[in-house]
Formats: sequence, structure tokens, C-alpha cells
Amino acid sequence: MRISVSSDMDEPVARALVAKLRERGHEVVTHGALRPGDDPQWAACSEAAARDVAEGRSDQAVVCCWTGTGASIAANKVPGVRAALCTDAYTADGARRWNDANVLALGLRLTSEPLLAEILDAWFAAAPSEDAEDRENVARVGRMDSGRTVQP
Ligand SMILES: O=C(CO)[C@H](O)[C@H](O)COP(=O)(O)O
Repeated sequence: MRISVSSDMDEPVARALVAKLRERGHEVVTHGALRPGDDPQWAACSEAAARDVAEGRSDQAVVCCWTGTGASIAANKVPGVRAALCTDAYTADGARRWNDANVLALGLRLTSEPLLAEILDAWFAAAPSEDAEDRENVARVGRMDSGRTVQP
């Protein structure tokens, strides 16, 4: 897959993220502090990575900031993006399985390299669930994307 990665900080774990994605065979597009001369501000680089997904230039994105919160909020402002801030493998699995998340948000502060590996394993192993009991989750995602989460 082609994956956009943004980070507002040039931290070792952000570099490890890019390396791990390449090891998995993905093509990586960098934004923010990971790309010399780019705007490293978290809202700007997260939005740029999210727009890559929304506008079809990338299949998925991983957006990072110190807490992960700003990056996830900025990415979720882009229509068509479902960004999930994941702190562990279970959450990453659920984000793909039940939310059809297309952007993974990570906090640089708490994501160690071993935890990063677990999160990526879970994220890429999972797919949106097609189980009958999960169909309502798929419907919820569709309603969110069309702006009609609350039914009249
Ligand atoms: O976690 C973050 C936003 O959610 C940022 O990484 C943190 O606020 C630092 O940003 P800056 O150095 O621009 O103040």
C-alpha cells in the first residue's frame, strides 16, 4: 500500500515507524518534520497526510504528534477520513474491524518501538468486519460518512 506518514517531531519512534512500514513493503510518503523543508506544525502536517487519503493519493495514513490527540483531531476534520488514536494493539484491531478506520493516529510520547510493532501488526492484520453481528457497525460508519449519524 501507499501510506502517508506525518509527524510534528523528528523523534526516533517516528523514524522507526517509517522504517517498519517500508520493511513491510509499503511505499511511504512523509509530511511534517519527517520531510525536510515541510511545515512541521501538527495540524498542518496531519491534515496533509489525511488529505492524501481522502483525495486518493494514499491508501492509508499514520499521523503522529506528541500526544496523538491533535494529530487525530486534525485528520478527522478531513471529510472521508476516519482517524483512530490507538494506544495498543487491541484498539488498533478494533479501529480497523469496527470503525473501518483509514488513518492511524499515534502519540509519540507513549508509543515505544515494541508497542509500535504490536500496533502495526494488529492494524494491518485486521479488516472491516463482515460478520453478521457486526453489520450494524458498517452501517454506522456509512451514516457517519454521510453526516447522518443521528437518525431522525
Ligand atoms: O501533542 C501535540 C499536539 O496534540 C504536539 O506534539 C505538542 O503540543 C507539541 O507541539 P508544539 O511543539 O508545536 O507546541
